[in-house]
Formats: sequence, C-alpha cells, structure tokens
Amino acid sequence: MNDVLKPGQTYDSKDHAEHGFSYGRPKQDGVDTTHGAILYLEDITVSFDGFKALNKLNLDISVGELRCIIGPNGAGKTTMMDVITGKTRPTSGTAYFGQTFDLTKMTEYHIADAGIGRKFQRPTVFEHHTVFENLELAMKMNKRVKPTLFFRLSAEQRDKIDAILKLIRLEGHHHRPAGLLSHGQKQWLEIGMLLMQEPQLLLLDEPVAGMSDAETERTAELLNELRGKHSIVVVEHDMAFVTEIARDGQVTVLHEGSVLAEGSMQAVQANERVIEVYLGR
Ligand SMILES: Nc1ncnc2c1ncn2[C@@H]1O[C@H](COP(=O)(O)OP(=O)(O)OP(=O)(O)O)[C@@H](O)[C@H]1O
Repeated sequence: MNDVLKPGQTYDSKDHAEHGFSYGRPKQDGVDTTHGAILYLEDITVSFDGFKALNKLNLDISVGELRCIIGPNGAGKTTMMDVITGKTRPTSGTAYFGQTFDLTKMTEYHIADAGIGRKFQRPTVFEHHTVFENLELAMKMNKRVKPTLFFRLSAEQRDKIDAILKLIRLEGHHHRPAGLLSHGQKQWLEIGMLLMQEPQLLLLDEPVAGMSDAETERTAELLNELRGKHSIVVVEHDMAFVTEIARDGQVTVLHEGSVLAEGSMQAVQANERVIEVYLGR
C-alpha cells in the first residue's frame, strides 16, 4: 500500500488490515520525554473537502498522565486519535510524540513502532487462540523480544504474562479460547495485549462502550491501577466512568474540532458552555 498520506487523507480499514497487527511497539532507544511531555498537538486542523473536523486543536499530555477526552458526537475525538496514530494526515499544525517524533511526517506503521498503542472500540482478539496465547502472541510481536514465534518463554516472560493476566482480571480464564469471553473480557484482553507491547502512550477509544455496569466498574479499577505507570488518553462518553478515572486529573472537552474546556472533571461539569453543548443534552 501507499504509506504517504496527503493532508486530510485517511487510511480506510482495508489499509489498516493490510498492516496486520496494529499494537504499538516501542523503539529500542525509546521516545525522548526529557521535557515531561509525551504528546504535543498545536493548532491541528483537519479539513475534509473544506469541512474542518479539527480546527486549530491544541493538546498537551504529560508523561504518566491519564487524560480523558469528552465531547458530543462529531466533536472530532476520533479524528484527533486518527491524527495521533497517523491514520489521518492533518491539513496544518504540529504534532509531536515526545521531543523528536514528528507525527505529521510518520506513517501509521512507524508511529505504532515508535510506541503509540491504540485500542479501537471493537475488540480484535484472536478468537480461536486461548487468552494466554493471545498475550503470548502480543509479546512476540514486540520487537524487543528477539526470536521467532516458536521460541520457548523464559520464566521472566511467563511471569510478565501472569502479571498482565491478573491486571486484566483474566487469571482464571487463561486456557479459554478468546472467542468464548464476554465483550468486557475481550476488551480487557485487548488492553492486556497492548500492554505486552509496552507502548509509551496508550490510546483507548470508548473502552467501556457495550459493557455491563460491573464490567465498567472493573475497567475503571484496571485503569486506576495503570495510572502513573503509563501515559494514557481515554475517549469516552460514559460520564460516571470518566468521573471515576479522571480523579483530580485534567479532562478535555472537544466541540466542533477545538478544545471547548479543559480542567478538573468538577470544573468542566460546572462550565456553562460544556453543559450547553454536551452535558445538558
Ligand atoms: N473521512 C471523513 N470525511 C469527511 N468527514 C469526516 C471524515 N471523518 C470524520 N468526518 C466528520 O468530521 C467530524 C468529526 O468526526 P469524529 O468522528 O472525529 O467525531 P467524534 O467526536 O469522534 O464523534 P463520535 O463521538 O460520534 O465518535 C464529523 O462531523 C464527521 O462527520
């Protein structure tokens, strides 16, 4: 496929599938975050035939931050994720991963390779493989793990899989085929598979969509356990869930392709413009 995107151009899902596995893989030398920022977007505009899906969008995410992005349908949340992951090329603006990776000049594949992992709304696990095998396969996709698909796991690698199994609440299900898991469990497995790749920045698109209340609650616990250990951006509509994971952190509200408000969950919930365009609906 042609890896070079023109401004405003987007890969379709067929292109995405051709890339195969889409989980992020860190580069050997990693991302340079000496100034504390993992992601920096400035004045990002995406025009689709003149319509601005993003309009001078600014976003600054610090290392170890868990940032929630909210906003009404069509606000530009998915387009923003697409720009960060190289799926859509911005028409103008600046986008950096750490100090040195200019995301506007990198392909989707190279951005994943540099360490940005994205979880899409629908889980895409290997249904015929067991939970354990899914994590094992994800580990073997990590370039830092050397040999072929058939090498034996070291004790350390096995411990790592066990730790992730515990984190994603699937300890007792490691021998089950992934296809037999509930929707929520598949979502957790996919988060686990992303973590096996050791991404520097984790992007989660509506992680609790379609989950039961109990699964949503457990997902909030899971993300709270990841807090501070990973840099995470979560796009979500479920306000109770966002309140649960935002805690004292910053929440960004998008509207018509720009940042409408940014601050604590309490502050954005009290913001009259936010109530008018989103929360009050
Ligand atoms: N490839 C495209 N071509 C034309 N318009 C597009 C394209 N992708 C998105 N848009 C438009 O850009 C705007 C922003 O869409 P986007 O999907 O980013 O919003 P969103 O905040 O993710 O919405 P939702 O919460 O419904 O997922 C919408 O008006 C959408 O119709």
